[in-house]
Amino acid sequence: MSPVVVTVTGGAGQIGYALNFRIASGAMLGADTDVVLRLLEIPQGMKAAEGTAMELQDSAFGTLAGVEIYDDPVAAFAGTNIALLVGARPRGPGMERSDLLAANGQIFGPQGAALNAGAADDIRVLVVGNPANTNAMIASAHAPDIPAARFNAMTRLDHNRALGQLAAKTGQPVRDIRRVTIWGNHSASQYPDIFQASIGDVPGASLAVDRAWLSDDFIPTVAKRGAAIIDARGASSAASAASAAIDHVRDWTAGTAQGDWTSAGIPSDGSYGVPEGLFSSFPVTSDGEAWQVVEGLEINEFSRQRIDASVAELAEEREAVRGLGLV
Ligand SMILES: NC(=O)C1=CN([C@@H]2O[C@H](COP(=O)(O)OP(=O)(O)OC[C@H]3O[C@@H](n4cnc5c(N)ncnc54)[C@H](O)[C@@H]3O)[C@@H](O)[C@H]2O)C=CC1
Ligand SMILES: O=C([O-])CC(=O)C(=O)O
Repeated sequence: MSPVVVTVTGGAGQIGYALNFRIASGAMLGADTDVVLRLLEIPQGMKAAEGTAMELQDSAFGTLAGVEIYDDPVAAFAGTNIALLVGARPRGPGMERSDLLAANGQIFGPQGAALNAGAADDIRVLVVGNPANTNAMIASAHAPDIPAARFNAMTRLDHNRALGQLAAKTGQPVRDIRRVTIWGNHSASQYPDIFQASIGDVPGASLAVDRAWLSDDFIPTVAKRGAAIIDARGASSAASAASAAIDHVRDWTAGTAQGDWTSAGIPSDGSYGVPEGLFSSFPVTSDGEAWQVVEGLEINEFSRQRIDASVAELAEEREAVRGLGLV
């Protein structure tokens, strides 16, 4: 089997530095799948990318078939099977992710066009750079020959944060927590939903009876975790973001576990009243090929209001990028 070609943009950045080594080690595509890893950087990042490439070689990973570095997106994406679009500015203290829209939005149109020009027929794209949902929409809009569903925005870090909080609250191991959903935008308006979840033997709905904990503790802790990390570390989440990207692509390509689902930002088909074409987070399963939205969940009034608020923000971001001429 020929190696899978994986391109990481921002390959020399802080997420890239954690991500590259996990991909190369087989954590994303499995111990039997060889990978050619391509790092795309801007010219100022090329020297650091060369250093990372040297370290990847020095790690002697059995599944790493080669490392290549590029500063030209068209060359970096030619024949690529999986693209992780990480390269973008991170926010600093006091900023919201949407404050990055004008600066980072410019990156994703040309990269979408470059993917359209030469990526492999089975290309799958995960957008990590913020604001991730709207950047995914921009990239997809510039890639008319690639089905929009092949563009995802990463909300898996939010999903994983929710699992971490529930494990800490209940004392149950993360592996026994199922059917948590992140709805909406990867922003402070996101809605982490536990009404369908099970935490060991405990139904999420029974934890949700404590509305003060749900509204004033769990939801804001998950939704504002990115800012808390920036405050504590002086830099935005990196290793956990890389780990979430690995989880996202692994589940997309290998399939999700029976009886569980995960969360991903995908183009809405209108499910759950989310306007078509917005890249919103949904509960999803994968059969190894494509995501399917988990349909038929009962959405109570508490959840409806919060989903609608986050989706309204996505619609505003779409208007903003239309105004900037980015889509
Ligand atoms: N969706 C999510 O859950 C998360 C998203 N993020 C976002 O990921 C992005 C990257 O974060 P970090 O790695 O911490 O930032 P960083 O600043 O450490 O690294 C970004 C890298 O991207 C490169 N870059 C910039 N423009 C590029 C372009 N046009 N093409 C290729 N490379 C380019 C830079 O030279 C730099 O090396 C930020 O936008 C951050 O907000 C961060 C954490 C979680
Ligand atoms: O908060 C940020 O700016 C970085 C990020 O997206 C996250 O950690 O979820």
